[in-house]
Amino acid sequence: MTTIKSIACHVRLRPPSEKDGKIDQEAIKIEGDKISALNKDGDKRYHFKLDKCHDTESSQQEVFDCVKPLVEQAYKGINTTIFAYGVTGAGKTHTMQGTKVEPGIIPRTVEAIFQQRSILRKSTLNVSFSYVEILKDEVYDLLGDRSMPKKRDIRMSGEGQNIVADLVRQHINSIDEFSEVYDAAAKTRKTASTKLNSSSSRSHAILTLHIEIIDNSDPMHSRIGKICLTDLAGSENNNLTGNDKERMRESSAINTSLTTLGKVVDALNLNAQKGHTESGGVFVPYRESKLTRLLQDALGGTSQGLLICCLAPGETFARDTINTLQFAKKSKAVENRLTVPEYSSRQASAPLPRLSKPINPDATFKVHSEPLPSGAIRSIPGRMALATISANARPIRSTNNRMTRAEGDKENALKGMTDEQLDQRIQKVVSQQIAREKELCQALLPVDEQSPVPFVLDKDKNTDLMSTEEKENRARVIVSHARKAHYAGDLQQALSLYRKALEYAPTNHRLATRITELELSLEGILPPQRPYSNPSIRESKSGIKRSHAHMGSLAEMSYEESPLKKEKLR
Ligand SMILES: Nc1ncnc2c1ncn2[C@@H]1O[C@H](COP(=O)(O)OP(=O)(O)OP(=O)(O)O)[C@@H](O)[C@H]1O
Repeated sequence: MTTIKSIACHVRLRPPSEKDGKIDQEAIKIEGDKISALNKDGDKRYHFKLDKCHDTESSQQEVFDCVKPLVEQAYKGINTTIFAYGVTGAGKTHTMQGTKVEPGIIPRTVEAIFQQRSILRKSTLNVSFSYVEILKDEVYDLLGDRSMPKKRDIRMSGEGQNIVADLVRQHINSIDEFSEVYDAAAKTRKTASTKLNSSSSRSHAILTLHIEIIDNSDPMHSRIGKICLTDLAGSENNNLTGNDKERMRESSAINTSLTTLGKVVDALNLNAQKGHTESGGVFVPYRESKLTRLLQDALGGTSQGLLICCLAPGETFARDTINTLQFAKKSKAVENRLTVPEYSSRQASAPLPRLSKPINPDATFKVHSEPLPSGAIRSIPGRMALATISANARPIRSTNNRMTRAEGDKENALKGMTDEQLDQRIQKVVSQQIAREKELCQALLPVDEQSPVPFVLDKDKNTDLMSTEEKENRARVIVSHARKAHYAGDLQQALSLYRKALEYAPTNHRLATRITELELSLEGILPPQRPYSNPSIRESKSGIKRSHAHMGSLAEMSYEESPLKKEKLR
């Protein structure tokens, strides 16, 4: 079942502090779910209506009470993403993480899950979590090595979700177990002092709670609910913070990712206004930053989203307050398609690792990197047992993303191949797919091979109903037409076809780069881009000529450096 639901937007105004500049008690007014703010000059008032407005008196418990109903959707298998947004020092970390005395949304959510677990009769909850930070557009695993967090890649899962690869996931059995791991991991978040905030967190932090809900009447069936709790880094003005070069580099990365977040919300808004679905409307630039890739499900995806906008009072932040509220207003119009998954069969798998002994807070985290025998969970004496989803370790897969025995055999067979054998194998598979797609195409699309741009976009095609293979084939066909248009000099047509192809192959980095290059060409920023070579003849890495390019090759997008990259390397 699918329900359309807008992102919920809450706002929280923190109490004044001495860094806030002149305080005008009338500058920000809250009445019920309405909030208004005066501009810096005090001559214009902006009005907003949101889902919930918390004033300076609001307690952590009151804020959580408004969040709790959304969190509870996870027990039904509905994914929830809560993200705190606002200028640096506005109270995001206080709201999400809080302190020991005043715990925030994260510890309260975990506590609520364990309370719920203790009263459940019809189902059983297994709880685990992962924790990452995005620093200068790189993703780091906060549950990995504490002194040197591991950089991780983002990949597309079998269900078309952006996921962080090889991520450590920790099983927890109580709020105390959670606190031990979380407190230590939170310390690894890179923090730096600025004039504005002496403990300013300079990275986005995303904590994901995974809840497996097992039906007690049928323990072989379960569903997975995810709660993604995000503490965004604050945007900041370098004139105010007096940053050094490194700080400015961090600020620039933070501001860029937040700008992309704004662009994504703008594009989704535009599509919603025009009644377009994502595939038929304007291009949504999720891929421009790691942050928006990881938040994609909450922004126009299948997760329910809650944005908590944090505001700081005082003249210093007057402009930021209005900008933050504008962001809340436009985010509120973004619609997500929530899906309630069915119970699906559970894999009889080994349990996720548990904490073996109380953690020594000064000890560094250790991650299993050696191969683990199937089902074995090792613990390191005096430390925690952790698991990684890596090529070596036993993979932890969701019930919907399990590796079958046949897939496992296939993966093992591929591991033993040389590069040349792999290349031949890929060619064979690609040729087979192309042949199948060609047949499909001839049946569905009357393609005139002589015409440079004969392709007609089939707007009604629902990608949700297509298999990964079908999507790849479809993307390949569209790329072939895009290349023809490109070669013929019709950049606008080529761009729209490349964009169309990207909808079917959203992880193809080269394709995304090509789109950006073409966009920049059309804006006159880059010189006109040519396709990499004549689309009728392609040469592989191993020197084998391929003549299938008339059908387009997605693989080609990863074989050659783009002109933009070559330009940069020069
Ligand atoms: N609602 C609140 N009540 C009391 N104190 C608060 C509140 N919100 C924030 N503070 C205090 O304000 C200061 C800044 O808050 P916090 O660190 O949460 O800001 P932030 O938005 O996370 O900043 P950054 O983007 O730099 O991480 C902290 O000292 C925090 O304890």
